[in-house]
Amino acid sequence: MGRAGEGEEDGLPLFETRVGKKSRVAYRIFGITVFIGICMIWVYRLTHIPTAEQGRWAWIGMFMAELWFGFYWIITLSVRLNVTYRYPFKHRLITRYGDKLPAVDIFVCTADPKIEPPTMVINTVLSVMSYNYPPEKLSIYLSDDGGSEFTFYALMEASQFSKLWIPFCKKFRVEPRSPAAYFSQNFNQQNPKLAEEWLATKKLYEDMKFRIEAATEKGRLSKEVKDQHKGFLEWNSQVTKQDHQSIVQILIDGRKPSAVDDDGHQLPTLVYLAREKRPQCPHNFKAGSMNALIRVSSEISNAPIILNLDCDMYSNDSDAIKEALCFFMDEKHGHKTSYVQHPQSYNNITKNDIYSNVASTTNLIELAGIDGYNAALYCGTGCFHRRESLCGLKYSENYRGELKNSVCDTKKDRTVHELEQGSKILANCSYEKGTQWGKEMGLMYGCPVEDIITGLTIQCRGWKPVYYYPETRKAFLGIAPTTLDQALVQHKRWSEGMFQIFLSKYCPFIYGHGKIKLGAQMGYCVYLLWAPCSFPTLYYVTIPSICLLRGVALFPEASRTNLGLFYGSTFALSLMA
Ligand SMILES: O=c1ccn([C@@H]2O[C@H](COP(=O)(O)OP(=O)(O)O[C@H]3O[C@H](CO)[C@@H](O)[C@H](O)[C@H]3O)[C@@H](O)[C@H]2O)c(=O)[nH]1
Ligand SMILES: [Mn+2]
Repeated sequence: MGRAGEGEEDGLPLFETRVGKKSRVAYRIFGITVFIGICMIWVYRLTHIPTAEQGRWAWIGMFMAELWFGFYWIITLSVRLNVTYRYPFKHRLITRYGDKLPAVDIFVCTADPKIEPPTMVINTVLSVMSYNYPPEKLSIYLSDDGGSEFTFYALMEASQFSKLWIPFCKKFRVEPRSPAAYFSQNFNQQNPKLAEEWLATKKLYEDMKFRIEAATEKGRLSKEVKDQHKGFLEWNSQVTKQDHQSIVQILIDGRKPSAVDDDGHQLPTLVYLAREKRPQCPHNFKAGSMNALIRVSSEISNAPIILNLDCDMYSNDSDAIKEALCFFMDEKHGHKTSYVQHPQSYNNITKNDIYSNVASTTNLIELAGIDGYNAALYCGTGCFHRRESLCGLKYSENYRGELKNSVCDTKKDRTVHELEQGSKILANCSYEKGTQWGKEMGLMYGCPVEDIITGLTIQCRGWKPVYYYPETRKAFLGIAPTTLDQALVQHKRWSEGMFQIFLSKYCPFIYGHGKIKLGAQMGYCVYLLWAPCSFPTLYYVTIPSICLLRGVALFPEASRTNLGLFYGSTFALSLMA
């Protein structure tokens, strides 16, 4: 990429915000016509309530359902009118900040070695270790809520494998940098050097995968394996998933001159964490693990930017950190940015996508529409945070938000042992007692969708988060539910959790009143009101069919002109979706 003259580039912004096509005047006019149609349906229902007993209640029920659909349509319209897209300029960032980029801490969460196999977890870890970013500024933390020695073993294997994987990725500009995803692609390279190294690296990856899977299957680790690292001493017969002490092991200490890859380049820091779990102590699920990660990382590397990922979501673009930093480091607006959220995209979409995991309306329109009101939702993964805003800082006009050129200078003089001991205390159950963790600091507790509620509170403290949908290459790819029971469990948890927020004191119309724009409050409710939408929908799909069988008319007769209204409005609504 040609470097433009530095003087010329100086004053230019690091990102741009453009209004989406659909926000144009024609779309507004279209919206108004649909609204008129909806009002006419309401009027028709009200003025034609049957006087006879038969069908009266069914009619009123239809009216209620249509009232709800109309109301819900209005709140969805609020986000459709304001769709905006963001465009970062990473080359300007590199020209301007080159070697002054901030340190970044990356959190990966896992909770169960059976559901989330250790090989999948380390693929995510390896993909983020090999980011196209100065490795001395990267620290990767794996939080293992399963407290499993197999996950620890897999991470130890990954720390060894990274020594050749990172140079391989950088030399051949490999994408994506998750070995499993990369090796599953068709390989048709003419470059003989790459072909040779490709084969050798693939073989080593597969050997490692085999060792990990064999150990997991066997259900125990051999003595030779356990002798390789002092960390295994933490596991004894008393350690179970629900009951164990804090375990913190720094597998790679990025400060050490000996922590280098096969090409002699520095390696990123790599830390394993299993926070303390006791049966009598609530662990607060993922929110609890994220808060332990925030504290432990502040002890070890304390980077001002945090990337948070689920273990099933690997990095698909090695430049994603630089792109996200454009939103934080822009001289004019960057200091207001609390987090940069990417859409949730998946790499296991089936042909017919029967559970609608692609969610293109959500990702391309609704989330971008809420962002138009500076209120991007936090979705729990694929999100870059400013540490300060995540820890509860309120935005103020005087806030400068400089992202220091930090390479954890303050911790230079502390040994690995001291850092591990210090971190363990921070990951203890008792640490949070009587503190603001889970309330004002870190992720919020007590809600099944800790991400949405945490994002809302951050915005209400004055920050302006960003939603970024990269046009060319998706930054992260995850694994979507592929069976009915998985999809049902996930949707039930989401809709229940979100409705719970609506009914609590955090309802955006109350909590967000005067703090975030009305459009943003309505935008939140598109999701928070998912659950109650099921009642009118159920009503609408069952009652008219029953009434039809009994000969009760709920719709105007075909000869009447207003029949067109029903079909017309339905057609227009589907067009807008
Ligand atoms: O006690 C727990 C439970 C879960 N997790 C991790 O949290 C992530 C998400 O959990 P999962 O069970 O996979 O839930 P999903 O429904 O797939 O998660 C989506 O929805 C959640 C709630 O909104 C968000 O937190 C997630 O980021 C988002 O991907 C996974 O990496 C888990 O390993 C923990 O670390 N500790
Ligand atoms: Mn998941």
